Amino acid sequence: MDLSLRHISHRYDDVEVLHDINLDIQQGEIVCIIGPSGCGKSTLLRFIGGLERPSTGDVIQVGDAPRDSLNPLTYIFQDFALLPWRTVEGNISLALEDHALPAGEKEKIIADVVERTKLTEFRKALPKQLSGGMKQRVAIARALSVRPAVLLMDEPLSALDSQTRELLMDDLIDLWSKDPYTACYVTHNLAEAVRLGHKIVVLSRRPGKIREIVSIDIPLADRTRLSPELEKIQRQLWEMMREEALAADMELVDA
Ligand SMILES: Nc1ncnc2c1ncn2[C@@H]1O[C@H](COP(=O)(O)OP(=O)(O)OP(=O)(O)O)[C@@H](O)[C@H]1O
Repeated sequence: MDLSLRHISHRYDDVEVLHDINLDIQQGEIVCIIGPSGCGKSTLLRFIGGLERPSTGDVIQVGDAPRDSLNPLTYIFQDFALLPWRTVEGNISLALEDHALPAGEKEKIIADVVERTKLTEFRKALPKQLSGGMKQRVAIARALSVRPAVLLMDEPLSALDSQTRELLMDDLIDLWSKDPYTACYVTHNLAEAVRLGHKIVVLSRRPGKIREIVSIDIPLADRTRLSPELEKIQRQLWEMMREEALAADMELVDA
């Protein structure tokens, strides 16, 4: 299933937040959305996930979600959103409880996703026993368990320290390499965008408009942290955003 965003504009009262966003998200690609604070990245993601509707424009689903998808549009948030009294497998099973699954299917799905996210040994652990990185792995496993057509990730790594972020990026790349998923990934972090994005959508400051879409055709598995090519793209992105990021920062200070 692809997604097609057509002429999305939005106002909150008299403030125009997004202006005429047109974007295609194709099956199997990771699309990163970057832009200065307050430019409407999370708002756009909420429209894509159907949590809110834009003032004008549409998010069109092109083609069908996979037949076995239990939740075609699935979020992963920055704060992990785990229930503290449930174990790792209990948190994952939460996403499956509203679905009538054949006998044994839930167990099979959980075994598969904990294995893919390297959590097999931690199935019985409680969130308080886990590091931030492990908690986010649980959130990723939970999201994968419903076999989403598109993963919607809102700053999924920004609560983590830089080393853990690197490890989780490796995991996201590894998961994609084994079974390519489709994702829309909102981030402030340009290094994450160039490591993970097949396409990077640069939004301008309020109202958020698409300033540029940068495609990177280096295979994800070949993108190393210190690659000069990625560093160059990252610098170009920063040049594009620098003044607007500064202006957004000043606006927050003045508020
Ligand atoms: N429910 C709402 N009601 C009114 N204004 C809102 C609402 N949600 C967001 N906004 C405003 O819309 C603008 C865009 O917000 P949004 O959170 O989408 O931006 P963002 O680019 O994700 O920001 P950040 O990078 O700081 O997370 C901001 O000015 C915000 O204050």
